[in-house]
Amino acid sequence: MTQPIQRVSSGAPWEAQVGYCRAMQVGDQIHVSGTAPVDAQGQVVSADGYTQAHRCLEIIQAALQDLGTDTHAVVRTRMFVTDITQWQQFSQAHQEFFGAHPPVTTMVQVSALIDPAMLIEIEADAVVPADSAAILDAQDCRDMTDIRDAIDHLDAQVIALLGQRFEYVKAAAKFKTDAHSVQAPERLKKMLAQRRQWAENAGLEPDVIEQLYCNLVQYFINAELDHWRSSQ
Ligand SMILES: O=C(O)C(=O)C[C@]1(C(=O)O)C=C[C@@H](O)C=C1
Repeated sequence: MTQPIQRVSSGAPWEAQVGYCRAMQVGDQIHVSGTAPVDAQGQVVSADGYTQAHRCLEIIQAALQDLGTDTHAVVRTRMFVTDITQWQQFSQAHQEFFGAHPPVTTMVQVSALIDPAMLIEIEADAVVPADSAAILDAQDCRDMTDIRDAIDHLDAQVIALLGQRFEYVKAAAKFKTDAHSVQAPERLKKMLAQRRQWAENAGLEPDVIEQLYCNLVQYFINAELDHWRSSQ
Protein backbone atom coordinates (compact mmCIF):
# COMPACT_ATOMS: atom_id res chain seq x y z
CA MET A 1 0.00 0.00 0.00
CA THR A 2 1.53 3.37 -1.02
CA GLN A 3 1.80 6.09 1.62
CA PRO A 4 -0.11 9.35 1.00
CA ILE A 5 2.28 12.28 0.47
CA GLN A 6 1.59 15.97 1.09
CA ARG A 7 4.01 18.90 0.78
CA VAL A 8 3.75 22.48 2.07
CA SER A 9 5.78 25.58 1.29
CA SER A 10 6.50 28.58 3.54
CA GLY A 11 7.57 30.76 0.60
CA ALA A 12 11.22 31.09 1.77
CA PRO A 13 13.36 32.34 -1.14
CA TRP A 14 15.66 29.30 -1.03
CA GLU A 15 12.86 26.73 -1.43
CA ALA A 16 12.61 27.17 -5.22
CA GLN A 17 16.33 27.84 -5.65
CA VAL A 18 17.49 24.74 -3.77
CA GLY A 19 14.49 22.56 -4.68
CA TYR A 20 12.94 21.63 -1.33
CA CYS A 21 9.66 22.11 0.50
CA ARG A 22 9.14 23.42 4.03
CA ALA A 23 7.44 20.27 5.24
CA MET A 24 6.45 16.94 3.85
CA GLN A 25 4.04 14.36 5.22
CA VAL A 26 4.55 10.72 4.18
CA GLY A 27 1.89 8.54 5.81
CA ASP A 28 2.05 9.24 9.53
CA GLN A 29 5.50 10.91 9.39
CA ILE A 30 6.10 14.65 8.96
CA HIS A 31 9.53 16.09 8.22
CA VAL A 32 10.15 19.84 8.47
CA SER A 33 13.19 21.27 6.66
CA GLY A 34 15.93 23.22 8.40
CA THR A 35 14.07 26.48 9.08
CA ALA A 36 15.80 29.85 9.27
CA PRO A 37 14.65 32.91 11.26
CA VAL A 38 13.41 35.01 8.34
CA ASP A 39 10.40 37.24 7.74
CA ALA A 40 8.05 37.09 4.74
CA GLN A 41 10.64 38.98 2.64
CA GLY A 42 13.41 36.52 3.50
CA GLN A 43 15.20 38.97 5.84
CA VAL A 44 16.67 37.74 9.16
CA VAL A 45 14.24 38.94 11.85
CA SER A 46 16.54 40.16 14.64
CA ALA A 47 20.06 39.93 16.08
CA ASP A 48 18.72 38.32 19.25
CA GLY A 49 18.99 34.55 19.85
CA TYR A 50 15.61 34.13 21.54
CA THR A 51 13.75 36.07 18.82
CA GLN A 52 15.49 34.15 16.05
CA ALA A 53 14.70 30.75 17.60
CA HIS A 54 11.11 31.87 18.20
CA ARG A 55 10.75 32.86 14.54
CA CYS A 56 12.11 29.50 13.30
CA LEU A 57 9.57 27.72 15.51
CA GLU A 58 6.72 29.96 14.36
CA ILE A 59 7.42 28.96 10.74
CA ILE A 60 7.66 25.28 11.73
CA GLN A 61 4.38 25.55 13.62
CA ALA A 62 2.63 27.17 10.63
CA ALA A 63 3.85 24.33 8.37
CA LEU A 64 2.55 21.74 10.85
CA GLN A 65 -0.77 23.56 11.04
CA ASP A 66 -1.00 23.57 7.24
CA LEU A 67 -0.75 19.78 7.51
CA GLY A 68 -3.56 19.72 10.07
CA THR A 69 -1.45 19.13 13.18
CA ASP A 70 0.64 21.24 15.59
CA THR A 71 3.75 21.31 17.78
CA HIS A 72 2.35 18.60 20.12
CA ALA A 73 3.01 16.04 17.33
CA VAL A 74 6.73 16.85 17.15
CA VAL A 75 8.94 13.96 18.25
CA ARG A 76 12.39 15.40 17.43
CA THR A 77 13.96 18.81 16.87
CA ARG A 78 17.50 19.67 15.83
CA MET A 79 18.93 23.12 16.50
CA PHE A 80 21.98 24.20 14.50
CA VAL A 81 23.49 27.29 16.12
CA THR A 82 26.50 29.45 15.29
CA ASP A 83 27.16 30.51 18.90
CA ILE A 84 26.48 27.80 21.48
CA THR A 85 27.13 30.26 24.35
CA GLN A 86 23.62 31.61 23.60
CA TRP A 87 22.04 28.19 24.28
CA GLN A 88 19.81 29.58 27.02
CA GLN A 89 18.18 32.12 24.70
CA PHE A 90 17.52 29.46 22.04
CA SER A 91 16.28 27.03 24.69
CA GLN A 92 13.81 29.52 26.14
CA ALA A 93 11.96 29.78 22.81
CA HIS A 94 12.08 25.98 22.38
CA GLN A 95 10.70 25.49 25.89
CA GLU A 96 7.83 27.91 25.20
CA PHE A 97 6.77 26.04 22.06
CA PHE A 98 7.25 22.48 23.32
CA GLY A 99 7.21 22.62 27.13
CA ALA A 100 3.83 20.87 27.42
CA HIS A 101 4.80 18.08 24.95
CA PRO A 102 8.61 17.93 24.94
CA PRO A 103 10.20 16.09 21.99
CA VAL A 104 13.73 14.71 21.94
CA THR A 105 16.20 17.31 20.73
CA THR A 106 19.77 18.09 19.75
CA MET A 107 21.58 21.44 19.76
CA VAL A 108 24.92 21.64 18.00
CA GLN A 109 27.21 24.50 17.03
CA VAL A 110 28.03 24.78 13.34
CA SER A 111 30.65 27.05 11.78
CA ALA A 112 28.21 29.03 9.61
CA LEU A 113 24.66 29.24 8.27
CA ILE A 114 23.54 30.49 4.85
CA ASP A 115 23.40 34.16 6.00
CA PRO A 116 26.01 35.40 8.54
CA ALA A 117 23.22 37.21 10.46
CA MET A 118 21.55 33.88 11.26
CA LEU A 119 22.32 32.45 14.69
CA ILE A 120 20.08 29.42 14.42
CA GLU A 121 18.30 27.06 12.05
CA ILE A 122 15.85 24.45 13.36
CA GLU A 123 14.44 21.27 11.84
CA ALA A 124 11.68 19.05 13.21
CA ASP A 125 10.10 15.63 12.74
CA ALA A 126 6.55 14.82 13.80
CA VAL A 127 4.34 11.73 13.88
CA VAL A 128 0.57 11.85 13.46
CA PRO A 129 -2.01 9.05 13.93
CA ALA A 130 -2.09 6.65 10.95
CA ASP A 131 -5.84 6.00 11.01
CA SER A 132 -6.12 5.14 7.33
CA ALA A 133 -3.81 2.10 7.70
CA ALA A 134 -6.80 -0.29 7.85
CA ILE A 135 -8.08 0.47 4.33
CA LEU A 136 -6.85 -0.11 0.78
CA ASP A 137 -5.47 2.78 -1.29
CA ALA A 138 -8.11 4.07 -3.72
CA GLN A 139 -6.18 2.77 -6.76
CA ASP A 140 -5.80 -0.69 -5.15
CA CYS A 141 -9.56 -1.26 -4.63
CA ARG A 142 -10.70 -4.33 -6.65
CA ASP A 143 -14.45 -3.65 -6.66
CA MET A 144 -17.24 -1.49 -5.21
CA THR A 145 -17.15 -3.46 -1.95
CA ASP A 146 -13.55 -2.34 -1.32
CA ILE A 147 -14.49 1.22 -2.28
CA ARG A 148 -17.57 1.35 -0.02
CA ASP A 149 -15.74 -0.34 2.87
CA ALA A 150 -13.08 2.35 2.67
CA ILE A 151 -15.62 5.18 2.41
CA ASP A 152 -17.59 3.79 5.39
CA HIS A 153 -14.39 3.43 7.42
CA LEU A 154 -13.35 7.02 6.67
CA ASP A 155 -16.81 8.50 7.31
CA ALA A 156 -17.03 6.64 10.63
CA GLN A 157 -13.74 8.27 11.61
CA VAL A 158 -14.86 11.71 10.42
CA ILE A 159 -18.07 11.46 12.47
CA ALA A 160 -16.24 10.10 15.54
CA LEU A 161 -13.86 13.07 15.29
CA LEU A 162 -16.80 15.49 15.03
CA GLY A 163 -18.19 13.93 18.21
CA GLN A 164 -14.83 14.52 19.87
CA ARG A 165 -14.81 18.10 18.55
CA PHE A 166 -18.29 18.61 20.04
CA GLU A 167 -16.95 17.75 23.51
CA TYR A 168 -14.43 20.61 23.23
CA VAL A 169 -17.08 23.05 22.03
CA LYS A 170 -19.29 22.21 25.02
CA ALA A 171 -16.31 22.53 27.36
CA ALA A 172 -15.60 25.97 25.83
CA ALA A 173 -18.90 27.29 27.26
CA LYS A 174 -17.45 27.51 30.78
CA PHE A 175 -14.79 29.98 29.60
CA LYS A 176 -17.29 32.26 27.86
CA THR A 177 -18.47 35.47 29.53
CA ASP A 178 -21.41 36.43 27.29
CA ALA A 179 -23.36 35.37 24.19
CA HIS A 180 -20.99 37.33 21.92
CA SER A 181 -17.96 35.51 23.27
CA VAL A 182 -19.75 32.19 22.68
CA GLN A 183 -20.14 33.13 19.02
CA ALA A 184 -16.53 34.40 18.83
CA PRO A 185 -16.88 35.87 15.31
CA GLU A 186 -13.16 36.78 14.98
CA ARG A 187 -12.14 33.20 15.79
CA LEU A 188 -14.73 31.89 13.31
CA LYS A 189 -13.36 34.13 10.55
CA LYS A 190 -9.77 32.95 11.18
CA MET A 191 -10.87 29.33 11.42
CA LEU A 192 -12.68 29.45 8.09
CA ALA A 193 -9.62 30.95 6.36
CA GLN A 194 -7.40 28.20 7.81
CA ARG A 195 -9.83 25.47 6.77
CA ARG A 196 -9.95 26.90 3.24
CA GLN A 197 -6.16 26.54 3.16
CA TRP A 198 -6.32 22.96 4.50
CA ALA A 199 -8.98 22.20 1.85
CA GLU A 200 -6.69 23.49 -0.89
CA ASN A 201 -3.74 21.48 0.48
CA ALA A 202 -5.93 18.37 0.38
CA GLY A 203 -7.06 19.02 -3.22
CA LEU A 204 -10.60 20.00 -2.18
CA GLU A 205 -12.69 22.99 -3.25
CA PRO A 206 -12.26 25.68 -0.51
CA ASP A 207 -15.79 27.15 -1.05
CA VAL A 208 -17.40 23.76 -0.46
CA ILE A 209 -15.38 23.09 2.69
CA GLU A 210 -16.07 26.61 4.01
CA GLN A 211 -19.81 26.08 3.51
CA LEU A 212 -19.60 22.72 5.27
CA TYR A 213 -17.85 24.34 8.24
CA CYS A 214 -20.30 27.26 8.34
CA ASN A 215 -23.18 24.77 8.72
CA LEU A 216 -21.29 22.66 11.20
CA VAL A 217 -20.10 25.53 13.39
CA GLN A 218 -23.59 27.09 13.42
CA TYR A 219 -24.81 23.81 14.93
CA PHE A 220 -21.93 23.87 17.43
CA ILE A 221 -22.58 27.53 18.34
CA ASN A 222 -26.25 26.75 19.08
CA ALA A 223 -25.23 23.84 21.31
CA GLU A 224 -22.59 25.96 23.04
CA LEU A 225 -25.14 28.75 23.61
CA ASP A 226 -27.54 26.24 25.23
CA HIS A 227 -24.73 25.02 27.47
CA TRP A 228 -23.66 28.54 28.36
CA ARG A 229 -27.24 29.67 29.17
CA SER A 230 -27.92 26.64 31.33
CA SER A 231 -24.75 27.32 33.33
CA GLN A 232 -25.77 30.96 34.10
O1 LIG B 1 -13.25 28.80 19.67
C1 LIG B 1 -14.30 29.07 20.29
O2 LIG B 1 -14.39 30.14 20.93
C2 LIG B 1 -15.43 28.16 20.29
O3 LIG B 1 -16.35 28.38 21.02
C3 LIG B 1 -15.45 27.00 19.35
C4 LIG B 1 -16.13 27.32 18.02
C5 LIG B 1 -15.98 26.05 17.12
O4 LIG B 1 -16.93 25.34 16.90
O5 LIG B 1 -14.83 25.82 16.68
C6 LIG B 1 -17.54 27.63 18.21
C7 LIG B 1 -18.05 28.86 18.10
C8 LIG B 1 -17.28 30.01 17.60
O6 LIG B 1 -17.92 30.61 16.50
C9 LIG B 1 -15.91 29.67 17.24
C10 LIG B 1 -15.42 28.42 17.34
